[in-house]
Amino acid sequence: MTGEVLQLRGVGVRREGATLLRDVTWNVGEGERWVILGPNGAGKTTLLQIAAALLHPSEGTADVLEERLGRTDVFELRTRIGFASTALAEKVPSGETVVDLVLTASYAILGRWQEEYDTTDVSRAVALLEALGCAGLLRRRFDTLSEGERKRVQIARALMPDPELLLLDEPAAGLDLGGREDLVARLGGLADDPAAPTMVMVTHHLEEVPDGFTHALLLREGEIVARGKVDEVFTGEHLSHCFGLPLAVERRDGRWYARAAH
Ligand SMILES: Nc1ncnc2c1ncn2[C@@H]1O[C@H](COP(=O)(O)OP(=O)(O)OP(=O)(O)O)[C@@H](O)[C@H]1O
Repeated sequence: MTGEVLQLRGVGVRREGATLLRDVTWNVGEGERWVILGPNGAGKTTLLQIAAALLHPSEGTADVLEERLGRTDVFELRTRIGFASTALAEKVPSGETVVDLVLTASYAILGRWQEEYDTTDVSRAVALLEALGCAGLLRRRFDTLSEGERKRVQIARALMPDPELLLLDEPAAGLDLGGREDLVARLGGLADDPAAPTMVMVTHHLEEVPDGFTHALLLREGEIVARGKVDEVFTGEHLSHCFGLPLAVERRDGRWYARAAH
């Protein structure tokens, strides 16, 4: 690879007369850890769907893992991408166990049927679940887990096929404070691991950005407000523009905080 995991040029997305994204030009290099931040309806999930090869741009070009969307077999491409999102979690068949949910990711399917898994796959699934603090949940049914447990299992599933790109759509949404802090710390650990894939995470909250994330892209009404290294992007000026209110921004012990400025 040339080092570009994502290369978007003038990307626009239109749906039923509405402009969801406009003129998005964005590069993600190998090993970078990006956060996409913006208010409700800014286009964050739409942008992540392009990165996941689930959506084609209406305008411009998008190269994902050096494959041009529209000219490549997206089914093949998707096997190289790990994607954790609530939308996917809602499709898990009832009764599916945690370990099966992670194992089936090797085949990019949901719901165990008659696949034969070798012991290497089983060991990998167990190791990923252990690394995410889910060792005690292997035999539990996914639909009986708490929201925090579900989020961690989804990340283990997304990592199972050893993806080159890991996409996380609002991984901390719906978690209580303890659950959020636990997840943010684990994502920080993943960000620090040189063997971990290139990562892109979507969030509304600056407080959810783990230490170790290197780059950020701010979206507002489908357009980029700022993009680049976190220190340059997470300023009061950029975030105030992005969220449409005066904000003061602070960094403490590697974490970021925003509050209304008076
Ligand atoms: N099929 C569609 N037709 C028209 N508008 C759409 C369609 N799908 C999404 N939108 C609109 O596009 C905008 C961007 O949606 P998107 O889900 O990407 O935003 P988001 O930043 O992820 O929002 P949130 O933070 O609320 O999840 C929203 O205003 C949404 O209502």
